[in-house]
Amino acid sequence: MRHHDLVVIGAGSGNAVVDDSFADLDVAVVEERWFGGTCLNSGCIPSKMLAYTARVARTVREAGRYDVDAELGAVHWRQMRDRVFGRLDAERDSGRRGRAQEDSVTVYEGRARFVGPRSLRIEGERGAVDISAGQIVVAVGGRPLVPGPVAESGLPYETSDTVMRIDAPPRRLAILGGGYIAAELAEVFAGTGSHVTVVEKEERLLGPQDETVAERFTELVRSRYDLRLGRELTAVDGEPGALRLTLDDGTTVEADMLLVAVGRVPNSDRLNLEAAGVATHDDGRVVVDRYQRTTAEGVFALGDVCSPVPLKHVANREAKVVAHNLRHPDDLIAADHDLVPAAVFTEPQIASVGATEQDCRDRGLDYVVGMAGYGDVAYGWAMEDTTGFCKVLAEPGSGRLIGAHLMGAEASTLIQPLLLAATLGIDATTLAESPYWIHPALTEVVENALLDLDL
Ligand SMILES: Cc1cc2nc3c(=O)[nH]c(=O)nc-3n(C[C@H](O)[C@H](O)[C@H](O)COP(=O)(O)OP(=O)(O)OC[C@H]3O[C@@H](n4cnc5c(N)ncnc54)[C@H](O)[C@@H]3O)c2cc1C
Ligand SMILES: NC(=O)c1ccc[n+]([C@@H]2O[C@H](COP(=O)([O-])OP(=O)(O)OC[C@H]3O[C@@H](n4cnc5c(N)ncnc54)[C@H](O)[C@@H]3O)[C@@H](O)[C@H]2O)c1
Repeated sequence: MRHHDLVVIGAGSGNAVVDDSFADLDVAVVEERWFGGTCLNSGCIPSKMLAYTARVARTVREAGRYDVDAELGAVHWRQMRDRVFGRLDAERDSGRRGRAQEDSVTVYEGRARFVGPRSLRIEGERGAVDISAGQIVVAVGGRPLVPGPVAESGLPYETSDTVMRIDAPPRRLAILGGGYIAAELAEVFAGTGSHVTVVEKEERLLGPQDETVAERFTELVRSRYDLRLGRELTAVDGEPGALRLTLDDGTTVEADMLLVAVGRVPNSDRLNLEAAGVATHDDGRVVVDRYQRTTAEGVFALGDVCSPVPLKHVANREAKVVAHNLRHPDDLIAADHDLVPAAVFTEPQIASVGATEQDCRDRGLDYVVGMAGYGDVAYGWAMEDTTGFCKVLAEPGSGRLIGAHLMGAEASTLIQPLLLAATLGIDATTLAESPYWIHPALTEVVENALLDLDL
């Protein structure tokens, strides 16, 4: 059995662990499907590249608001898809080639599972191979959850793993779930002309967002999509290309294609973790301490397989923590999940950090709210914006920022000063009054929300 100093299972964020500082070690990277993982191949990056095209198309459609006479001819799905994946597949292949060419790294293509403490069997197209390791990093990510009525129907369905690579957009797309993926991909497919129906079991889309954001976003897209809120799917029937979804109130949805987007599950169940002594939470996430160590000696984990916040910037941060801790067992650093920002790349964008207003109420926190509209600042006038807003939550007296939530153009960028202040302990008054805020930039909406706080 070949022995390596270090084995990384999963070449998504796990691949980033192995930098030049490991060149003196015998390292192996095991990947069963695609280098670059979810983010590069079926997640963050392709969805944003497609969403950007949808945004360009929307700009043309809405050009009349700015007295510009423009007409949208067509969105060429196939060209767009090939442009996006032509670039990303090349990145994936060059990432894989680069790794395989490194003298100190062995790349195994296949699915790994534990056969004992720090011992693995890798099964791939060329058969099975057993290896052992001094240290192991589990970075196997997660996969889309597929609910019973869909799986049991035997009828075709898409997930985020497949839907962005299809040959042609459907005329009628039904999306099960109203979270991140549904919100972003509804925009993409509606932008290409699909009629989109969203079936969500809660009463609002993007339910975990701050209540003002979730409410206003749901109202905003009500005219774009057929929303079936507070509804669960009970059955799928019909035939491929002509599906009928039956909901729990007896109503039906006719669709050519079904996209399932009801959350993701960690891939821990495929690793035979009992053999390694690696414990999991009830939801399948691998148990890690603040140093990303699992319950088994010499085994670390990072990313969606263990993280409380399954986002790429979190997986990247955890990869840095693991890389350090593998090399410095006597000087461990901790991963910090306190103030993790997130953005939804819809039209309009949504961005958030820290507590929501409903969190503050539930936790009995003393808080004040500052609100400002894009329509109240000069750049918002230029944009003819009537819906965008910034909402900040702060502790009365101290002005400590507890949470910030934006919905509107470039929200994913505008959140950054608020995130910096919250992370670095800069209070709301200092943030509003110390730095200059460029006039008439959109950042004035953040300044105004801070000034609106009654501290
Ligand atoms: C549609 C979509 C859009 C997203 N958009 C964003 C976004 O805009 N911003 C953001 O922050 N996050 C986004 N995310 C989440 C983000 O993609 C994930 O948080 C991130 O990619 C997780 O990285 P990871 O390394 O933990 O897992 P992955 O990237 O999934 O990597 C795990 C790798 O392990 C491999 N693997 C699994 N099991 C085995 C095994 N047994 N043996 C060998 N290899 C194995 C897999 O093939 C995969 O390559 C999005 C996700 C989706 C699905
Ligand atoms: N911009 C981003 O950062 C981004 C984009 C896409 C995905 N992601 C990541 O991927 C993860 C998965 O995304 P997602 O959209 O699949 O999950 P999600 O958790 O964001 O949303 C799932 C939604 O499906 C609903 N739901 C669950 N079961 C249902 C059922 N049976 N019928 C109807 N509705 C049901 C839930 O109430 C929820 O609103 C996200 O949690 C996020 O971590 C991030």
